[in-house]
Amino acid sequence: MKHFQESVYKLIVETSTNLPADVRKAINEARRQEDQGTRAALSLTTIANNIEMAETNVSPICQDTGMPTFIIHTPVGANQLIMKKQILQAVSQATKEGKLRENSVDSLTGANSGDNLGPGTPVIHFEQWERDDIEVKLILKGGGCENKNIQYSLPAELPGLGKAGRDLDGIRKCIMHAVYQAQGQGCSAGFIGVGIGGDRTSGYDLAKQQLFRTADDVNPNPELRKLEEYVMDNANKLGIGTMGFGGQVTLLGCKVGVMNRLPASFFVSVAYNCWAFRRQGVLLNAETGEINGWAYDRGSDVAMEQDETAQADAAPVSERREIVLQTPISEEQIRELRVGDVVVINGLIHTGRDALHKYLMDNDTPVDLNGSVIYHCGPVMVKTEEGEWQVKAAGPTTSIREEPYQGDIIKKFGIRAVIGKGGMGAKTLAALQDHGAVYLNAIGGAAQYYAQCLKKVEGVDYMEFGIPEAMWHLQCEGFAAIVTMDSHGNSLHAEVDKNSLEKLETFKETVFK
Ligand SMILES: O=C(O)C[C@H](O)C(=O)O
Ligand code: SF4
Repeated sequence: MKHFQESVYKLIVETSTNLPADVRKAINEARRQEDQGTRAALSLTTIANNIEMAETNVSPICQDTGMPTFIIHTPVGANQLIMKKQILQAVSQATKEGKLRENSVDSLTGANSGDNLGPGTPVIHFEQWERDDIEVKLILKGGGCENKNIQYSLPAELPGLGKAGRDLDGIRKCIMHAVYQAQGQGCSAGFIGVGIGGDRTSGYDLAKQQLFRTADDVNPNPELRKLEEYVMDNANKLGIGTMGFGGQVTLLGCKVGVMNRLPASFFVSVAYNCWAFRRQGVLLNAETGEINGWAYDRGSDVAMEQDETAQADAAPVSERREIVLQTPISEEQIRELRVGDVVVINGLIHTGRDALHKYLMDNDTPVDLNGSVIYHCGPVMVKTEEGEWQVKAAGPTTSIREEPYQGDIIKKFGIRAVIGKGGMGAKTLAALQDHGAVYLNAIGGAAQYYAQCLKKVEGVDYMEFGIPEAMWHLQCEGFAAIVTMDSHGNSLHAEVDKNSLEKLETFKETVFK
């Protein structure tokens, strides 16, 4: 097993940086279905470019490289203890080299272990099989989409859909609701794995196992196949679209599994995975640990389609304004912006996410934030040999988590723009109006695309929060994002949520008798 660790390392790098063929095909297909020139189509173009960039740069597709979860099949008698040790070493090495973000955080102290190792991380499951080779599968599922997982206990009363009973139709309603409740926050268009039955733990486990099926896999159970097809045909009618911007494509895949349950329990568990659906696997020689083959067709065989008509320049001029802003930004400049405008930012911006927002409520900052831009982002950073920090991946994180703090912090520090993804709520919208600020939605997962706009690291504060949570001061050039909440009380997110709830109501009638 001389090569086992090296093979696992290669698997991690491939999974983090190169989306597999079936996922690429699903995204290419989504681009064909989306109306050209719309925000959703433009976002898909950025996503497609980002996928190619990640492969070329051998850098993370998304900065959130997720909870590394390994599913391993070994011949009877293989030494799992040695394998586990080498997996941990491979994870640590991949983290050091910026292929994985430092993602393992002590839940009580908030301390980042710095190497992705710690109680419960990574997740490693072993199983034996009758074959002579070893299979190692890996999924890197990020925290934002993980937060949009949902578990239903039937019977239930579901918003927009009414009663969901303990039958196939009740399950159908749960799945439709699961897609609705995710909105754009899990970086739609997404893939869902559904687990019917089990207990609360095994139900979620079953849901996640479904994510290992390829996008074109057909369910051998005819009832479940019908359910999967129904969801694929109908979920897109909710109109949530890429990143929740509204649009034709909300779901890229739906796979359903079933297991027995207790008489008293009836769980439907849904695992939501963003478009950055990073899963891969290797088949290894059990003697040497060398790679014999890949479990999924590799991404390199499927190019992301270049669709000239979907390029930004092709969008109808009347539909979009592009405004270039240099930081610091004035209130006057902000008040001119409307939902739908594209803003291109140049100058110094600052990252800040969960730890920083909580901290700033009661504390001051070492930097003047008047007229500033706060970027909800936890980047992947590496230090060069010369000791300079380099941005390796830096897309937005889900903003709604900062909802309890954001409005107060905008006012306290004079912030003029917040960049994030998925939108924010009523409290923030009121503060934007009050103070004169905007919310800018960047494309979730497009970590390579944004990293190239971040030209220089000017400094960093609060490193004690760990790399993703620290406050990075970054010089940016040409950072484009869309105004989705303006200073006049308009929110695209509120609008899409309202419209999609109305659409959800149209799925109330029984389909599966
Ligand atoms: O943690 C992050 O950087 C992003 C996260 O996956 C999210 O979607 O919010
Ligand atoms: S930022 Fe979006 S693409 Fe990245 S892990 Fe989170 S949900 Fe997935």
